[in-house]
Amino acid sequence: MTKNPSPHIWLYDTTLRDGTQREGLSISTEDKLRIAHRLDQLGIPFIEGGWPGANPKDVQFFWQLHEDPLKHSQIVAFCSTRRPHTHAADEPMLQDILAAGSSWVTIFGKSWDLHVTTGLKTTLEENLAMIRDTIEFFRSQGRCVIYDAEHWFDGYKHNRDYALQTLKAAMTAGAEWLVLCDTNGGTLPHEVSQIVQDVVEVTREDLTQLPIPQIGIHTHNDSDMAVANALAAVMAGATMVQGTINGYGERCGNANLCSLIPNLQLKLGYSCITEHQLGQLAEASRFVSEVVNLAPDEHAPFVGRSAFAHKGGIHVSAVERNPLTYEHIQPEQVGNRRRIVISEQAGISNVLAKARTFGIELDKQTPEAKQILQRLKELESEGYQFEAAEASFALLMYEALGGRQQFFEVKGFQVHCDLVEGKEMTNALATVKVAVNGKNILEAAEGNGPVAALDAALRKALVNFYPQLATFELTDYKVRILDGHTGTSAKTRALVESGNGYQRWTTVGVSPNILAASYQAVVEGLEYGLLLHAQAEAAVKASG
Ligand SMILES: CC(=O)SCCNC(=O)CCNC(=O)[C@H](O)C(C)(C)COP(=O)(O)OP(=O)(O)OC[C@H]1O[C@@H](n2cnc3c(N)ncnc32)[C@H](O)[C@@H]1OP(=O)(O)O
Ligand SMILES: CC(=O)C(=O)O
Repeated sequence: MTKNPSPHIWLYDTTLRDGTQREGLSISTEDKLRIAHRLDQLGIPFIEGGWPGANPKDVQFFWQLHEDPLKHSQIVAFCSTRRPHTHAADEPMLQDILAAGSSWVTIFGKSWDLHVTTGLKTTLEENLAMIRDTIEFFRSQGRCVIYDAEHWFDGYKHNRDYALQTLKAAMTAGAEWLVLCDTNGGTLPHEVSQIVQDVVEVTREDLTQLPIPQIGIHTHNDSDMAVANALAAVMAGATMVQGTINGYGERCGNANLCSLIPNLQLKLGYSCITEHQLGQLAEASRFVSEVVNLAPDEHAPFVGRSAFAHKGGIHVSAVERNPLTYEHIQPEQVGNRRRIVISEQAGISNVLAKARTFGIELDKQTPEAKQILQRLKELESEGYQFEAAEASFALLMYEALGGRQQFFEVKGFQVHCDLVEGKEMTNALATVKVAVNGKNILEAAEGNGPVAALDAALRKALVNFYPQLATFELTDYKVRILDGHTGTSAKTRALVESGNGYQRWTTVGVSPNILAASYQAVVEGLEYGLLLHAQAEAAVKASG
């Protein structure tokens, strides 16, 4: 027996238009092109590229896309209806859209009588004519039209009859899609369900219109309902969803496609993109956040780094037996991965699972495993945090197992800072004393701050013994004051990220003295880097 194909939902991405209406987000034409091509690979059928004519970048974007066209997606130009009491054919704004050369255009028009009389300052009749003329104009120029009914839900609630007349105007003028917009984001899912059902019925009743336009949904997140509202609309009969990658958009954002797509596909059984493309979703989300230069939301459902991170000991113990116990889908389905977090909330299962990621097979019953868990909890209660400092946790494990290699011994350090009046920079001079193979070394180095000077002095002292240190770098440094109410006697936690050009690792130090905390983290950072190098050399030797 053949299986019925899943009903299809058309995805429409507006990251490059509504997404760029987010405060703090601005991208170059080149970046818009990079995102468009990434969305094309992801299998999004409609990509709204911007409003050609509204700004030079959007004009350029459409032109450059002719040179480097998308492989599968339709690029869509966005624009409003003509202005009141003008002719569509004479409107320079609409000519700019034609000049952009896309086969598809999205026209937004007013559904809410309040906007017609207050925003446009025109009559209800003239607004209907604006919708009709604009769409007919684009249809006469051979373009396919998506009609975005702005403020649809508010308009419907205030004056259903007039709102339906605006849709009818778009429909008779030849729009292929009628997209119902919750522009102010204030509608709740039960209202969306009822209203979309009504629209679906009304549009199907009008049999003079062949083919009947399909219904789409465009939601904003002002009530934190954008995704739920889009799903409610689909379940009520909408067949297109508009949204943005990572939910970027005006005010609180748009429906987040990174949540919508997996919900539609994995939970509701609709087809949107291929399984392979769905498996690239997390990467696409990170790519877009990288390009728009906004930190990725680590806790974003489905695609965030923490979406499948397990911290509580009870959770990890169960997930290790069967991931279904604490995961709603398999992380790989959306290109994410499971992570086990190590902290004071851990149980022995977290320790065993984390040890395995470092290639260490621990037995739950051994005193060493219990000792590692106990030490972890003691140190976390003193202010250490190993969640983000897994290299320090690895060193703690090697120590408990008696296998922590001592590359060097720290004997002490001194730091001298000069604050030159009138100059912003502080010069720092650090002196360190270390011993390698029983030999004491005293070295000094300067830096533009005490931590940089300490790091430089340590490497200088050690590089003759370990030339690989020349490739190490300190890539990030963060300080947090713990129990701040105790003022200058508060404890400090320092996190240091180090790298060797192809790997990065993070270490932690805690002390009432900020320099001692930083020094501890820097020393462990160098030690862990040396350990990685030694392990890599041993692996090469072992492979012959
Ligand atoms: C719901 C949405 O997100 S719609 C998209 C919103 N996006 C943007 O606004 C970003 C791009 N916008 C722009 O670059 C500019 O606002 C432009 C180029 C479109 C217009 O700029 P200006 O001519 O300087 O006008 P301004 O921005 O002050 O006002 C908007 C005008 O559009 C009119 N307008 C608003 N909606 C519509 C519509 N659906 N149909 C026709 N005209 C409309 C307003 O009445 C107003 O005209 P008026 O000043 O003659 O009364
Ligand atoms: C068209 C659009 O972006 C809105 O109504 O929100």
